[in-house]
Amino acid sequence: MGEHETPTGPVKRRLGVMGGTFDPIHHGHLVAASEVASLFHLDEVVFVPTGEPWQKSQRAVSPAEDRYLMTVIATASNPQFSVSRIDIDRGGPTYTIDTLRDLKALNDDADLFFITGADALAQILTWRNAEELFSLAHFIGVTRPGHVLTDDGLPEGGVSLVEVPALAISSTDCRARVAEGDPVWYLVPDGVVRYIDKRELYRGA
Ligand SMILES: Nc1ncnc2c1ncn2[C@@H]1O[C@H](COP(=O)(O)OP(=O)(O)OP(=O)(O)O)[C@@H](O)[C@H]1O
Ligand SMILES: O=C(O)c1ccc[n+]([C@@H]2O[C@H](COP(=O)([O-])O)[C@@H](O)[C@H]2O)c1
Repeated sequence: MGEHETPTGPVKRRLGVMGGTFDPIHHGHLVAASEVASLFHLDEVVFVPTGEPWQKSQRAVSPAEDRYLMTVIATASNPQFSVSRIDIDRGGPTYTIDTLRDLKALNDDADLFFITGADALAQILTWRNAEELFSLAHFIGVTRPGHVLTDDGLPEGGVSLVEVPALAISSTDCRARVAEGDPVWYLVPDGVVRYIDKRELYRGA
């Protein structure tokens, strides 16, 4: 029996999935992913920027390429973190059911762990094919300041709730700060501050 096998077969890789619009990515996202990776012994966390986030259609979302590049910049220094273009390249509105089906097909040696903040978890029953989501991945809901973390109404055993270091940061607040000319240093990674400046993002937000 090889090093990566058990009496019942090969040990599966544990792949975390952090989906988000990341407009921009901030330290709240990064701390949540890092903490869950440690608590759940994940081998890797793949960040998946949305293509078209259909539940955010009430506001203009920045171009997918800018959100993708900011996510790459923010995660580049962590060997456990990677970024996937699958939701961007699929085109059309992004549904997590497609994200998970595609990631399963690409990683048939892995168990998937989908990471969501308390606010996103509270909306999950409004997502497309909500019931099927839980057969494709284990969901991990993380605490987020200003939101109640609960698994009410969600399938038993399908969700774990965990406390992560509280960072009261949101992309909405980061965009508003840039629009007002206020700093976002230390709310987002340094390279993301520079990228926002270079591309003149959020100036008129
Ligand atoms: N500060 C935070 N702490 C924990 N989880 C977070 C935090 N910020 C975002 N998340 C989670 O990260 C995922 C992606 O979030 P998203 O990209 O929508 O960021 P956001 O800050 O909520 O953006 P916006 O303010 O534009 O709605 C969601 O599951 C969300 O709940
Ligand atoms: O599948 C859906 O219908 C669905 C609806 C809203 C949000 N999501 C996913 O939830 C994650 C966080 O989304 P957001 O919009 O809060 O950045 C991201 O991976 C989205 O694709 C998924």
